[in-house]
Amino acid sequence: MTTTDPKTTIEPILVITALKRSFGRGERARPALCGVSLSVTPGEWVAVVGPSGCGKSTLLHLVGGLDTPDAGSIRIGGDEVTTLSAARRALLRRRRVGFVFQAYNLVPHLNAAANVELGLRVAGVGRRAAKARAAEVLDAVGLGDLLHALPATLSGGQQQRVAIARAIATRPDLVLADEPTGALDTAASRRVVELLREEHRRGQTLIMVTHDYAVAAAADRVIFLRDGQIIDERRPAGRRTSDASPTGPSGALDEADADETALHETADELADEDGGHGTRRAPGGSDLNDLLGLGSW
Ligand SMILES: Nc1ncnc2c1ncn2[C@@H]1O[C@H](COP(=O)(O)OP(=O)(O)OP(=O)(O)O)[C@@H](O)[C@H]1O
Repeated sequence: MTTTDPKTTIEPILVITALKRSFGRGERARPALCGVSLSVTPGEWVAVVGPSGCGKSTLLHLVGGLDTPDAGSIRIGGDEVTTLSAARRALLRRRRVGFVFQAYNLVPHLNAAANVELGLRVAGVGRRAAKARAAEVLDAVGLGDLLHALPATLSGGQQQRVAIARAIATRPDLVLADEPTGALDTAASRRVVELLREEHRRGQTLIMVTHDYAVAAAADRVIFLRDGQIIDERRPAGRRTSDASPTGPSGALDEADADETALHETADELADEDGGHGTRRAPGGSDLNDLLGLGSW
């Protein structure tokens, strides 16, 4: 019988087991994920690659609680995500998961600092602490002198750095990045990858979907998805799974209020604190949850 030294055993932060998701009904049902299993260690950086339509975004959305699977299990830090109520899933998204999207999803009428503060405030951080943390994180991503800039006045690379700052500000268990460099030119893409690399060095667990193998090569581990299944897994040369711990506590899921109006009120407060720059509501009636990548609450 073999024994394992408990000191050397690292509990995975994410365990996905036999995950299935189909879209459409009856004869039109098309499987997007056909039994995906994956385990991610705290501090690990995993890239998911594969052809268009192979299920990459579906996987990320399920992990982040934006969608629910037909079968299978997702455990984040020991908590089963798939059976959580809608309210608890909302809390999970706010407190334990940070999203970064190709389209940045910044709130257009809030400046850079307020966009980051918004993520902190909805995660339950007080006003002063959120302000201080937003400034700190934006400084860390190289935008310390653009705190008051509205998204429209920033370059694509700068907007993505604000989105990354927002995602990492709460020190989530997981940062989920869906094509974070997809809309960027090569130079801006390189800077964003460097920024993710710095966060990874600090111990942040990252799961990143990308089409770009050069970007994937920065990760500890690359998962190859095809037709909804993991077909291969590689560790780019010279990399190994990090044994770093997450940067901080994520906050347990509790009974806190998961009311959508709180999010809008917080956004409005932040707009007011910004001195009324820009318009108060997103043009075209964009939904704040979509902008934040939080889905329906
Ligand atoms: N909401 C949805 N309704 C219907 N079909 C969907 C939905 N979301 C995804 N699909 C389908 O599921 C499959 C996987 O889609 P998914 O977006 O996960 O792929 P992907 O690998 O991320 O693709 P891409 O690289 O083009 O973004 C595709 O066939 C897609 O059309």
